[in-house]
Amino acid sequence: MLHAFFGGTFDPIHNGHLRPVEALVDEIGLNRVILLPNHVPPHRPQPEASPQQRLKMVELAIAGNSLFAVDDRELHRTTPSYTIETLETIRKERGKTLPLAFIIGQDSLLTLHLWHRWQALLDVCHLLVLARPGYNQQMNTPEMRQWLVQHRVTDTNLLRQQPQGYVYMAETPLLEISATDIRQRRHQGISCDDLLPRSVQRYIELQGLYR
Ligand SMILES: Nc1ncnc2c1ncn2[C@@H]1O[C@H](COP(=O)(O)OP(=O)(O)OP(=O)(O)O)[C@@H](O)[C@H]1O
Ligand SMILES: O=C(O)c1ccc[n+]([C@@H]2O[C@H](COP(=O)([O-])O)[C@@H](O)[C@H]2O)c1
Repeated sequence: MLHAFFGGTFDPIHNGHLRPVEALVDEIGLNRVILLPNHVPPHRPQPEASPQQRLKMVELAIAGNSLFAVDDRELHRTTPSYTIETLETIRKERGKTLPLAFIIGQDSLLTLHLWHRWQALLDVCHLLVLARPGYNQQMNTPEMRQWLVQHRVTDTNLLRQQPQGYVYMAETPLLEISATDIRQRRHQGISCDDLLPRSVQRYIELQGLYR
């Protein structure tokens, strides 16, 4: 069985996270995806909502949906939430042979070379990349294009046969939704209907978030 984790700042979680991941579940035959909200996101402005509010929104978004679970381990660390450190811990817990995957969007893939110890990521997991509109389809440098050619696979069976080491570019639906856009809409008093689950919208309103 392939265990898949989906990390994010989720400020807030939205349909651009949920729908592509649901499609990915069908595309490669996953049983479950574990959402991994971060505490201190590396390389970006810090979130507007608190870690507890972001966790609550993730919990509301997946309530009653057995495809998803949440792992709040990064919220217990106050240091930057470096993915390699989290995944090395998960790898130790689950043993050397279990296939593990980390899900990212195309925009995250394009900046992967800036991540902390990024080259070690494929020593502990596969990377599953969600398509995302508005971002270059190609890696930005010859070195990263070469890296992708070396690790990319199209046969999803390989992701279950090997514990780690591959990059899979998913053909998931393109959703033009971002948390930045949702926050800006809220700041401007524009409706966010259809961009995120109703339960999350209600929570945002009740908490007075993104005013
Ligand atoms: N619409 C989308 N389609 C595909 N992947 C997405 C989409 N939105 C976010 N992701 C991916 O989900 C992960 C978590 O994203 P994050 O929580 O930062 O959301 P975001 O909408 O990109 O936020 P922000 O606008 O605040 O940067 C990242 O790997 C990102 O690439
Ligand atoms: O480890 C890193 O250096 C690193 C750099 C940028 C992002 N990440 C992780 O990638 C995931 C998506 O990041 P973000 O900023 O798009 O929410 C989230 O789990 C982050 O903690 C990790």
